[in-house]
Amino acid sequence: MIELAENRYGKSRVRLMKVTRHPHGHDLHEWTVQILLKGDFDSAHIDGDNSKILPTDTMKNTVYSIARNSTATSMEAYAQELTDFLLSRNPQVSSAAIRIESTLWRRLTVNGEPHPTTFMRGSNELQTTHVERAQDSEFQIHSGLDNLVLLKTANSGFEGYIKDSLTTLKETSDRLFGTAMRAEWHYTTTNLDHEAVRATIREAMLRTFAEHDSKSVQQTLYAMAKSALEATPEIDDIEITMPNKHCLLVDLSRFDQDNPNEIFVPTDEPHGYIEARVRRTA
Ligand SMILES: O=c1[nH]c(=O)c2[nH]c(=O)[nH]c2[nH]1
Repeated sequence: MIELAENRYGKSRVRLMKVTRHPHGHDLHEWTVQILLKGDFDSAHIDGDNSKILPTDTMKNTVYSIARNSTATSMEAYAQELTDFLLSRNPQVSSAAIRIESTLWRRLTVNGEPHPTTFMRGSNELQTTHVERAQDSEFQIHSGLDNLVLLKTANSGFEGYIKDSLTTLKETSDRLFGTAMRAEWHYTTTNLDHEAVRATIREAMLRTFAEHDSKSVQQTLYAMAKSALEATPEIDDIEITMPNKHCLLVDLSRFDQDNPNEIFVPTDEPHGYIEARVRRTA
């Protein structure tokens, strides 16, 4: 016997730029949206019957149409509107999941003043959200960030690890610690100022990264997650991924030169990969 075990479908990488026009200037958002639907689509897979299939092209159009009328001030609120719209019009859909990545645009400063209608791309950091709801159920909202590139040049070491016949790594009490972190946290409530909470979480994690006396990526990652949970009662769970982007000390002794931790070669591959989920228990 063969059966269709699971399926879902939707539209990915729908790119949207929204300009909100105020008398004093404009706001700019660039979002990349993914919609994934689960539901009663067995007949499409098994019999080729598309009568319960909302075309993914229509989903793409829905992204733009809802954005046109939306007054949402956060991508979390917009994603909830989009989810409600899709579920209310499509009884064959049992649950909808929306993922949005927001690109960083900063207002340009001209003559020391923020310019009302000109923007500059920030870093490649992304702000993210994942909003999911089943018919007649509550929203589950996870938000986060991705590709937040950080480096600390002091207060990082790695010592006391296992040494066996294959160990070549030298212990160090002073190394560079570089990463491109990803984090995703879960909100316990839907009724909150997502932008403000996001700013608090991001700031808490960055402060801890800077101030932490790191014995390993693992220890710093845990400290960052803990500080995010302590700073924000609105979240109960956070997952952080931190590649360890090694910066290797260059051996200058070949040229009769010393190298007191000043000249490094940054490497992307291979890199360490450290991940943990930290949650509130009470
Ligand atoms: O912070 C670190 N954690 C590790 O698990 C590890 N492994 C390694 O080679 N270097 C490091 N650094």
